[in-house]
Amino acid sequence: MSTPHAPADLTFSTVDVHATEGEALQRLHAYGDAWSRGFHEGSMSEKQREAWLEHSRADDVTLRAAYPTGPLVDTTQPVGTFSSWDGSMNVGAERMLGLHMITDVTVAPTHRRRGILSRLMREDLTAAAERGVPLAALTVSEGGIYGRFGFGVATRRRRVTVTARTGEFALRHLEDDGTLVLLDPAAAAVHTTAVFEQHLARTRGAVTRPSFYRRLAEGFDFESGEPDTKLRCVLHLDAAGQPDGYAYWKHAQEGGTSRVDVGMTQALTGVAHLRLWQFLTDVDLAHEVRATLPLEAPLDAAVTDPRAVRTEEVRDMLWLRVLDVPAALEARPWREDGAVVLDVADPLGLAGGRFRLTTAKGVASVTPTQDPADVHLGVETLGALYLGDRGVHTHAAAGRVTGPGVATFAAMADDAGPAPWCSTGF
Ligand SMILES: CC(=O)SCCNC(=O)CCNC(=O)[C@H](O)C(C)(C)COP(=O)(O)OP(=O)(O)OC[C@H]1O[C@@H](n2cnc3c(N)ncnc32)[C@H](O)[C@@H]1OP(=O)(O)O
Repeated sequence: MSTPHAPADLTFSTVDVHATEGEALQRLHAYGDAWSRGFHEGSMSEKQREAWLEHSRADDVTLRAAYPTGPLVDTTQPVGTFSSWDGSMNVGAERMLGLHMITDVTVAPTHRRRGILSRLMREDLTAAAERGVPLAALTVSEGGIYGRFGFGVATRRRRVTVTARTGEFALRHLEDDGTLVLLDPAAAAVHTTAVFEQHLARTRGAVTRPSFYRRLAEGFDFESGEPDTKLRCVLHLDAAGQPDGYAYWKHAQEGGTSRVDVGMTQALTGVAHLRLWQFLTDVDLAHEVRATLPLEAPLDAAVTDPRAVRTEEVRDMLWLRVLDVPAALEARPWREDGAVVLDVADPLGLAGGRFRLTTAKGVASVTPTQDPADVHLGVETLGALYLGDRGVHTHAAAGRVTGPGVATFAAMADDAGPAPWCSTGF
């Protein structure tokens, strides 16, 4: 870290997310405008601000800001913003673990590359570690920013285009005793939220949704600050009439192509997933369907023509940072029994050290040790390995995991649970 301390012409403080009047409320509004401008969105409309305040207060978000000093500057307008709150994550074997969630990280163009992000990040992660939160996470605008702070790519996601032209899309087999219901988002939200909660409880890598997802589930469009009147929700009900899958979608026209754009979607069973896809590819006046899926989905194996599902892009989704090595490693599932001493390097000095990791029957015990290390890795790589997306061997081949214990560590850590999937951006 070449810029651990920000320059002296700045002041740093937190903004009260629960402020309702006076100067404190003005500071809160200024913070909202600052991060919105930081993403080149302009200042917030009244409706956008109202929605932002509502969900930020519901999550009790901590707002960290940097303010400029000096002649001609408006000292009430932040030049750096950094928002965070505590949620949780499914780390595998249906276990939930505390997760510090970070968003709205911006620095004004006048003040970039002077160490403001570094300072806010250090403060925030230190506070989370001191509170005993074992993991931190974010989803990012650019891939080159967060590795230096110890975040690694823990889950990935895939954008697909699926053909919906007559005769080009067919499923090998689908028997379904369930039914589909088409609803407006406002009516669907209570059901889709219940399905998501079940998905969260059973899916490795899934994280608690920030409160703004309540509005999203109701069809609110944060860009316009209005409900998205084109958005529909198709709900799948099982044979007993219980919702077990959904897809939010809308029709879109671009050039000569008509398509269905799928937003949030989740299915608790393969049958629900396939039935939803059959529906989406059957919508009239659409030639293709665009959606975001896990790296592997039942759909890939179910189509008669594998080229009917075209992967357009695979990208990082959740970036994970370990803050407490024993708590994090003891919570996740393990495959083979074994023992290794890990030497974890942490550039921020929050979680590093040497740890004896012993696994038996899928469960780990982790204790600090001074014994010689079998495996060396950075905390960024530990975050990348944590949910089992890319394995130890792949990181070792990239030179990111070294030492005589690599093969043992890989046998213990890799393929210890299903591939992780996080569909929640924040
Ligand atoms: C979780 C989220 O909210 S993701 C959204 C991130 N924000 C954005 O994309 C909005 C536009 N960008 C910005 O506001 C700013 O450029 C930020 C927040 C990304 C960086 O803030 P800065 O205060 O300039 O970062 P800071 O000066 O602390 O830089 C720390 C290090 O990161 C590097 N860095 C900063 N931004 C980037 C970047 N976009 N790409 C690659 N490296 C970067 C710096 O060069 C520096 O490297 P060094 O330690 O080797 O010297």
